[in-house]
Amino acid sequence: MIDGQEFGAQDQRNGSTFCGGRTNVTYCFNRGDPRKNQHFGLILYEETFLRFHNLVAELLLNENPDWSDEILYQEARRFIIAVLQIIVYRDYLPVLLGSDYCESVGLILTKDTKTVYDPSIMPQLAVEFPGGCFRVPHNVVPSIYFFLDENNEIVEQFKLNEYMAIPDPLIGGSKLEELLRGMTFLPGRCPLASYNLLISSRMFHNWVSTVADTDLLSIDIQRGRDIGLPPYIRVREICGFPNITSFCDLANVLDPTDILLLQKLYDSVEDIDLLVGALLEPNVDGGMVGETSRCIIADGFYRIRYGDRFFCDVENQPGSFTKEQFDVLWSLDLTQIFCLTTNIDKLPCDIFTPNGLSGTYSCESIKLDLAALGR
Ligand code: HEM
Repeated sequence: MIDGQEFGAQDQRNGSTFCGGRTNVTYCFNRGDPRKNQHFGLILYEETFLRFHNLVAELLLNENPDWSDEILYQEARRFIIAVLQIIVYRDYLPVLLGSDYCESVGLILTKDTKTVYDPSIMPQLAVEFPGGCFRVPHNVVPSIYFFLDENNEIVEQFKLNEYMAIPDPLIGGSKLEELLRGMTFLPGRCPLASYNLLISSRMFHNWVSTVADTDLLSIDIQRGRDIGLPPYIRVREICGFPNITSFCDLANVLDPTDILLLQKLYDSVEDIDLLVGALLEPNVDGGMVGETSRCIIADGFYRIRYGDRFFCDVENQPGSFTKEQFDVLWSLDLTQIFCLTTNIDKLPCDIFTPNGLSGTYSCESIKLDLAALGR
């Protein structure tokens, strides 16, 4: 607890990977992932889901007083994973990839059509997913975090790059709630071919005195080379798009000005980095990425759904949820989870269209009932 509010475990100041190099930081969280303190958005999610886990564990214990700590932990974990899967497949992927497309490739998650486990599918990601195409959403990361009060007036703002690995401004008072309002009521950055200037040229500003500011776009392009990703035109081919053998062939795919620029920068069309080509593609209808990214991202999410016999709505497997239990999972969304874990009073109904157009959800009446999860 910090200031009467629930936060996760903190790290030893001098032993942590991410805040340890700083001298001007009071708080530094300890999590299972080294990126734990990287930026405000990540910390908000970590704290929210940590609180949600504890809330679910407490409610499950009420329903199942005989459960051991181990069972309680595993059951709460299973519940949280299932809710996360529902949020990602039902609410996020249609916004990222386009609803119609998700439907056409079997990615849409509906309550009544159950996922059928296919043991022949490897639940693994192609390297083009983390090493290339799922980095494309770095282009929607905004440069400023706005903090809003109850009237949605801006009370503070922080440049993302100056507060990387500095959780301090999120601790105490209603800071988490203020950040949450800023991240949900204000529009995000439009998906463009570029990243915002602060992470593409001054990331981790003043982090460690011996390290200069870094450039996420260059790192992402270089990472693709480090791990030997196939070039952009080869990945398009793998996705089933027509072969490209010259810069002229790109005319049906990219903007002519960009093709000219690519021609100046790359000796051969075969050299174009996956991320560069993927970022330059126009966004697909109803989605936020181009067609090559959509193909690779869909492949990854398809595999980890249909190749997983424990996916949230798969039936007739050990541990499958009953209909009543699944109804509880389905009734939850990210808005409600934020309501349950913070002191926020209202949020956009659809948190993945962060522009207030989806209407406002009042957190007042929200209550989590896990009676169906009793044994
Ligand atoms: C403030 C927001 C964000 C910041 C500052 C950020 C920063 C970073 C950094 C520094 C890396 C490591 C790069 C490397 O060394 O290779 C990374 C990796 C990555 N990021 Fe982000 N990121 C943000 C948001 C996002 C979002 C919204 C997505 C996708 C929806 C995303 C997807 C990825 C992926 C897929 C990787 C590679 C992970 C891996 O290979 O293990 N990031 N990000």
